[in-house]
Amino acid sequence: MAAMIKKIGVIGSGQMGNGIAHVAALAGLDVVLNDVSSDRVKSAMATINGNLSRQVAKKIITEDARKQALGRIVSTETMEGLSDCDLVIESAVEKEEIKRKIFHDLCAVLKPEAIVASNTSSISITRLAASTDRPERFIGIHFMNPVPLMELVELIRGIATDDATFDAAKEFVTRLGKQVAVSEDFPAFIVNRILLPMINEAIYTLYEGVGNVEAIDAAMKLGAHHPMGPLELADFIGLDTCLSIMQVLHEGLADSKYRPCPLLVKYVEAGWLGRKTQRGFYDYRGDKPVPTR
Ligand SMILES: CC(=O)CC(=O)SCCNC(=O)CCNC(=O)[C@H](O)C(C)(C)COP(=O)(O)OP(=O)(O)OC[C@H]1O[C@@H](n2cnc3c(N)ncnc32)[C@H](O)[C@@H]1OP(=O)(O)O
Ligand SMILES: NC(=O)C1=CN([C@@H]2O[C@H](COP(=O)(O)OP(=O)(O)OC[C@H]3O[C@@H](n4cnc5c(N)ncnc54)[C@H](OP(=O)(O)O)[C@@H]3O)[C@@H](O)[C@H]2O)C=CC1
Repeated sequence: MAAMIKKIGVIGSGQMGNGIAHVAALAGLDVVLNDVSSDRVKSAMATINGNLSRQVAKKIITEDARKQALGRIVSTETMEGLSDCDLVIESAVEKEEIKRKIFHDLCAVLKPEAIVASNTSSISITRLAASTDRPERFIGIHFMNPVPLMELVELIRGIATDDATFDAAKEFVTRLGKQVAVSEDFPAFIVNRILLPMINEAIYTLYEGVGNVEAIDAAMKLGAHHPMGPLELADFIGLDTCLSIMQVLHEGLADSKYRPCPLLVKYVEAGWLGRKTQRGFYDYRGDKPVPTR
């Protein structure tokens, strides 16, 4: 069944979209990468090339594999450019109305037998599927950041997702060399249901003055052996994405324990979204990151 997936489309060429394009092209799939502007896609292609080159330098892949992978990725700014893909993975911003609009425009031109997936971190797959013309061929394929390095991909079936779609998605993920964890369709699935409340709590710890940025991150890196401190990780994920996930948890589970920290809201309102805007809990504009609190 999964042999049918030869060509994939990726919508949104940010940090996750370019990572998905990178691993799929390395695995031998043809990739069409879509974003709203040509500048965005150009910068994504440069990032992919940089990350592939690092893998060559570390002897993880060969120079030939880098060239071949790059040659398999084409870019498009239109939905028509995705029309003959076997699988399209949406990885645009974590905003339900934007994703719905993308699925509406995509399904109008995409071949009927193609599978549509979302890389959403938190939003109901059943609800997103219901906004398409093919809920039975819709699934959550949730990659982890950074995509080329993280082993896990969560698969989330919506209420209508059929077995053929699930099997094809599982085979696709396995072909990329990733491990699958199956999650039921509840807010933020498994990883983010556990990880994001921890990050939100770290932000409350900062907000309440229990520790400063450096102390909180050092505490969790050295005291709990986390590879990144929670505030460093929040900046890495993107504070807008962190806030959206907490909002989905708060609204979807109606429990005050998921209340987004007001300090997180303030950073997002300031446009301090973390690494992608060069400022978040750290300021990345200098030689090394400097805590902002
Ligand atoms: C929000 C969601 O919906 C779900 C999520 O994804 S939640 C986030 C999940 N991810 C995490 O928790 C990540 C936690 N952090 C880590 O595991 C590690 O810090 C890490 C794997 C990111 C980096 O590991 P590290 O040992 O510190 O290595 P580091 O020296 O920074 O990088 C090692 C190599 O990784 C690669 N790498 C690092 N960042 C990368 C990136 N963003 N993209 C691609 N490759 C990257 C590079 O090849 C790098 O090699 P160089 O040293 O030559 O540059
Ligand atoms: N960050 C993370 O750690 C993880 C994120 N995710 C999920 O992946 C998705 C993407 O996140 P991430 O890559 O971090 O976000 P980024 O902000 O890095 O990238 C999002 C990209 O989508 C583009 N975009 C916005 N609207 C559209 C549109 N209508 N059509 C096409 N492209 C569009 C943005 O362009 P512009 O900037 O010009 O608006 C941007 O290039 C989200 O759903 C997120 O929750 C999943 C796992 C981990």
